[in-house]
Amino acid sequence: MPAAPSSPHQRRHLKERFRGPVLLRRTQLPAPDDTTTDQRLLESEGSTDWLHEDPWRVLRITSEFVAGFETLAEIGPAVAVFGSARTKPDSPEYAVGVEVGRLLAKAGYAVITGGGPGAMESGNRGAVEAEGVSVGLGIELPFEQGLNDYVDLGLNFRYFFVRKTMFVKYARGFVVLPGGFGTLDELFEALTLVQTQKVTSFPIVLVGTSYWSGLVDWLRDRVVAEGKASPADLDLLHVTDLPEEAVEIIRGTQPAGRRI
Ligand SMILES: C/C(=C\CNc1ncnc2c1ncn2[C@@H]1O[C@H](COP(=O)(O)O)[C@@H](O)[C@H]1O)CO
Repeated sequence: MPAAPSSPHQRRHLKERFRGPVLLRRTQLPAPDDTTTDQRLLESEGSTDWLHEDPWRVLRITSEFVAGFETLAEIGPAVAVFGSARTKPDSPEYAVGVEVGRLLAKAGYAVITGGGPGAMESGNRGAVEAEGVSVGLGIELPFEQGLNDYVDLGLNFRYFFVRKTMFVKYARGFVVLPGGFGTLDELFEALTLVQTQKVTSFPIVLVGTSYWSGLVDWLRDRVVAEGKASPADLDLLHVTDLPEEAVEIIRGTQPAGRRI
């Protein structure tokens, strides 16, 4: 191992190189034929492997955050509506979603959904029918879906976690319609953020008592009963069948709702 220089004079003659802000000496020095950062930037040919490497991904992730913050910063008070991508447009659940979107828009909330089909579409449709702000935050999936026709302000994300940040940052409450894994993921993300005090007041309304009651009973009778969560953790979770009640709870005009 080369000895460390002992005097300022010796140090002046130490071979060194800067790569951007990074100082390189001794074993870290690049090979003599190494190119500079500028040379590499201006090089039009060569390997494109960098496109698939983590540093480049970080830039993509950053650009998604920037696009999300820029697009959503001025949408005003908003509520996220989650629910199954598979809800059929001719189903009663879809009709409830339309009503939820409509009432939220009439109450002055922008409606933010995942921008996809089914329950997401129903929320957007209600917002459009009430001439409100209808936002869709889509996600790139292996099977291309595109944003539903009722999204008036849409963004398509590559990364689920960036998209989730947008829901949490711009929505002041969640309405959760019947759904599957994606919906459950979004519901439990919201619950965890409340439980760990990462977000403050954040009403979560489950719409569809018969659909949600099994989960709710299990949370209360098993999870809380066995001390895996505290009763207070469930206080922000409300269950109703009525779109009007869901919106009232979000507005805070019906603070108790029907808590579990
Ligand atoms: C599976 C199908 C379409 C998928 N398209 C989606 N587009 C946008 N957002 C989606 C999609 N699928 C899931 N999500 C997100 O998860 C929630 C719904 O998931 P679930 O498993 O259907 O409950 C939803 O809130 C979205 O944010 C076509 O069948």
